[in-house]
Amino acid sequence: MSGSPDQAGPSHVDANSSRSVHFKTDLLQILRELRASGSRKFWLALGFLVLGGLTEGISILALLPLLQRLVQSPEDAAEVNLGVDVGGLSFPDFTMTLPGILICFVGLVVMQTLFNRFKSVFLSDLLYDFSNRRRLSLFKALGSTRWDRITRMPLSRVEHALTGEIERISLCGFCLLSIIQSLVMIGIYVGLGFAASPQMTAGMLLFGILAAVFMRPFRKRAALFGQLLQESRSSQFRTVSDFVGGLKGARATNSEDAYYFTFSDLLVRNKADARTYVRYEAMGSGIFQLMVAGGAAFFIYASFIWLELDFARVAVLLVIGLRIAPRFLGLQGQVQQLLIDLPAWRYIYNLEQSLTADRDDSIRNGVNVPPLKDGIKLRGVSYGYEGSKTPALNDITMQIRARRITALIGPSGSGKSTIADLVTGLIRPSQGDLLFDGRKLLPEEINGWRARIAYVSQDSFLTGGSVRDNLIAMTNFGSDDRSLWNALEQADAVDFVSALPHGLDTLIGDRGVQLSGGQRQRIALARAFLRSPDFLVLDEATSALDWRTQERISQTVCRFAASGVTVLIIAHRPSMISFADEIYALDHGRVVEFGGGEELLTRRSGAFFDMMVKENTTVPD
Ligand SMILES: Nc1ncnc2c1ncn2[C@@H]1O[C@H](COP(=O)(O)OP(=O)(O)OP(=O)(O)O)[C@@H](O)[C@H]1O
Repeated sequence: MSGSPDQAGPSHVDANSSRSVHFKTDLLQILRELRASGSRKFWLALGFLVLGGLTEGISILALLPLLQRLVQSPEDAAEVNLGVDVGGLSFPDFTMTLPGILICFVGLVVMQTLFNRFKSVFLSDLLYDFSNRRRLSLFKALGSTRWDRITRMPLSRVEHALTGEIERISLCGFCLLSIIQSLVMIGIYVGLGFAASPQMTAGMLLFGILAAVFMRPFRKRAALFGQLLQESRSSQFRTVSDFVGGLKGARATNSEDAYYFTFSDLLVRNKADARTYVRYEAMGSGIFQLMVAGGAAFFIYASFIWLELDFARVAVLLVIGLRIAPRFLGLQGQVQQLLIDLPAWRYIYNLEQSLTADRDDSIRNGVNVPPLKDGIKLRGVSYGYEGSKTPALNDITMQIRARRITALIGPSGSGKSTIADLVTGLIRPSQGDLLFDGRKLLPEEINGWRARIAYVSQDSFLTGGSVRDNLIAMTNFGSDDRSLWNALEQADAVDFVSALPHGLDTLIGDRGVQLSGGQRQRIALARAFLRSPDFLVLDEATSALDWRTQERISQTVCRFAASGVTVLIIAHRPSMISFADEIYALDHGRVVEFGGGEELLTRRSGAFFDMMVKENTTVPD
């Protein structure tokens, strides 16, 4: 593992050596990733960029010999010999008419425009492929990371990486390609310059290198700004996501201002950082331009006075110099921009690495698992969450019999959901055995086992979109209306869905915000029923329902069990589970009581009876 995403924080900004190592590794990784679309595409993109640079203003250059001739002898304008010899660079003898030259000029402009269009589309494709590949592999990494790892990480970080920082990755790729283009262009111009005057060109090159060294503090500043920018964007995203996620609570408690102040404070700091950087950067560009102007004056003086070069040679050197100088300036800008965006690359790369390092191997190579025959057994199972002092489950022995209803009850934090996570294969026991039909599942079977499960949690997660979209998400069914209505019927949701303005096709807002809590739960239940599971897990899935609706759901659950489905119900309320075949009462991660509903109610000193009384449920005399 190459480190956590947190390692990209400002505390590391001063670590020069590690930064330069990171810098090189990052560049190599970006290059490798750019080439992942195919080496041919990569080299073509570079070729197009260099060609684009070389042909910049080529149409104007085509007119130069013509203008030179016109100035020297205007009467020869009807037919012009394009052969020239300027400062050591010669064009061969070639005669053309004036209209011919002008048509060529327009033709060149057309070709250049077409080429630029093609080049832009090609580059855009390459860069999209580049950033999309990272986006998809991060997405995939999240989907295949071990569940216990996911529960420990702030998911807003992944969301931010996938939706915000990823855009900066594209910029990293583009900057790196542009840097290579600038270096190649500088190389070409230096080569041409050597043909005109080796001493002067060597001098220019030396001057460029000195200027690059001089600009080092400005590049360091860019790297620092990049880190600050990344931190600030991440904090902004977290604040917005907290605010949006808890908007109702914030509005109801009048605490929008607290979010507003935090957010505006972040924006002010962000602006201050940007302003400091822009000032510094503008000063750097100014100094660089002054250096170029001073250097040009010095070169002209040295060419004429010390080296006594003729005017034509000096003119060529000047033209070359004037093309190299902006390249140097551009190079400096590109490197700075790359340094600003590089933290985004490192952030995403580290995040993906750390997710991949905790990959749940069972997610790959899914092997089909037969339906349960006997059931699931937990034998002396303990489970401790990482970092927790006390285990969530302590030496649990219990059985979930096939085609029966098993219920877990107990106070909050007693370990009920942890058992559900174990039997659905999301986590593995720290100690003890978890046996499916008498044997442990092989890692590659867990995926196949999950395909047989329908799980409704207390959060009843819905997506945006319509009722139909939510029902068919996570099922292998098409949009066969009859099965959808049938599932809704089983979840006692027909009445309210029929009353929605567009029935099944009514949009229910982000995460079903336009429905009541109980309606959301019923859609989630219908979605689970639609899956035709072999193993149905309801974890507080009816907590928001009134007793009458709950009773109808209980009847559905009993019908499911009668038709061969194994059911695990988790509830706080004893009334929701009294119909279960077996009930396990948990407390502090241990089974404190076990038996059938009727049987437990007769134990007047038992935990289950105690819970029923506290819930004010009518108990038999
Ligand atoms: N991701 C986690 N990281 C650390 N500890 C956890 C995590 N999830 C649960 N726990 C702890 O494990 C214990 C059992 O939690 P669990 O969610 O299984 O209880 P529960 O009986 O389902 O509670 P509730 O009825 O409130 O949902 C609790 O003490 C809880 O704090």
